[in-house]
Amino acid sequence: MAGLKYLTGFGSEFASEDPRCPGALPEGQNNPQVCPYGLYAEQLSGSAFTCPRPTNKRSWLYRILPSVRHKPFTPMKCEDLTESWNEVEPDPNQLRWLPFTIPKASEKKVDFVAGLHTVCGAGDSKSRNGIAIHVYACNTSMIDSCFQNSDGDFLIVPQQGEILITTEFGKMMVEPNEICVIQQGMRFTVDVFGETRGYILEVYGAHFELPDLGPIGANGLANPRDFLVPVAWYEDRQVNGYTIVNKYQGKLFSCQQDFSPFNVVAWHGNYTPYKYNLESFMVINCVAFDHADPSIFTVLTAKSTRPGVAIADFVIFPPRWGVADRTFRPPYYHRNCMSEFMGLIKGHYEAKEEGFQPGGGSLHSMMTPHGPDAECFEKNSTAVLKPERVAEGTMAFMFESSFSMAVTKWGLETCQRLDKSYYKCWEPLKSHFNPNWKPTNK
Ligand SMILES: O=C(O)Cc1cc(O)ccc1O
Ligand SMILES: [Fe+2]
Repeated sequence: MAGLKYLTGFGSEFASEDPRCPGALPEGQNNPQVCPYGLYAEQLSGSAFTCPRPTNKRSWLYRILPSVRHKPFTPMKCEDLTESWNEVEPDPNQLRWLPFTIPKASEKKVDFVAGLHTVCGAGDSKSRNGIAIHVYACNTSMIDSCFQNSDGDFLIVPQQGEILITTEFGKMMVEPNEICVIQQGMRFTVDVFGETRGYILEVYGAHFELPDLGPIGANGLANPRDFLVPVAWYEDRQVNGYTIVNKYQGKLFSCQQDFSPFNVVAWHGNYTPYKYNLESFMVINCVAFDHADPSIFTVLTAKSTRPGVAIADFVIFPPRWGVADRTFRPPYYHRNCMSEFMGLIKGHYEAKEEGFQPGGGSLHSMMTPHGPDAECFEKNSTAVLKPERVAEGTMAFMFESSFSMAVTKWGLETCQRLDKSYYKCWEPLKSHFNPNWKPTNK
């Protein structure tokens, strides 16, 4: 759907009216006795009323009918979506998944919600602290149904197929190499245009922020002006049974209403969905020696209450120049007090040219050793160090979390995509130790 318009900025105070109804936004107040065009005013709160200004989030929606006009919610089947982190025994091994299977439309029609599968996670939506990592794999658009996540925010990373997301705030087209964030409680429906797959990072109890830049200065990494927010769009559509699917305390519920929820004629506020093109990322990298930690590639962070510790960071490994002198340039060998889930949107990841495929994933859990495969080590220990493009045509990413994540039964068993031979990529690593080694005079 070409030609969609967007507002720009990150977390700004936005205002938008569907052009069919000029003046739909009340002037000078939020709650007129009677709203323009006979609309209902509804506030969507994304923070406690009392949060300090920098973290206070809310939007006002002016809609044809308020969301409350619906039949009661009843439980529905969750399929592979879960928040049960004790389904299987813990597994500290390095895990790698082959590309997650996308169902064929000719065999089974699967929409975005039916195609959600939880891979791993930790914490608890009830106590408002935790994360979940899901993949979605689908082939059919959602029809007369929408999704609302009452538990947390979704950061959606399309890997195959663009998705048209209609929200209460308007429409966004999100293509692979773009990401979008649908924050807690925002209703949306997903149209797809073929076999479609992607990754989702869900955080409970925190919203995504741009990372602080510290000594980098006022500009760089993901710049606020590159975030795009939809413009108001409404439909006044009576429907014989519109379904609202609500993820609440890790379980799915549905209810019926007889009108489209995308009936917001105008809205204003700082609590909105948004999208971002990963190509806009201003990459910073080492220009002298040594390998910088991947935190330099943080796009968005969901902070915990511990200073400097994230519930989850969204980190990318974009195309860039590698110029470090006298340096082993690929990622170092590593054991981390954080958990690292990685996915690949396209191309090859520098630490593993083979085996890690687009649409697949890997999990290096807390303190589980990992790093370049043997081939990468040998090649880069002897490479002539000239300036080189790294990760050309590639986009790998990492969801890095301070939570020690459990893998679900689906992730370990049902999906049948676990690559049991992953550990073998490190087996050829051999000792180069030479006790008679002497420094060379350079
Ligand atoms: O494990 C990984 O591949 C991610 C990673 C990349 C990097 O450049 C440095 C550390 C790190 O954990
Ligand atoms: Fe790592």
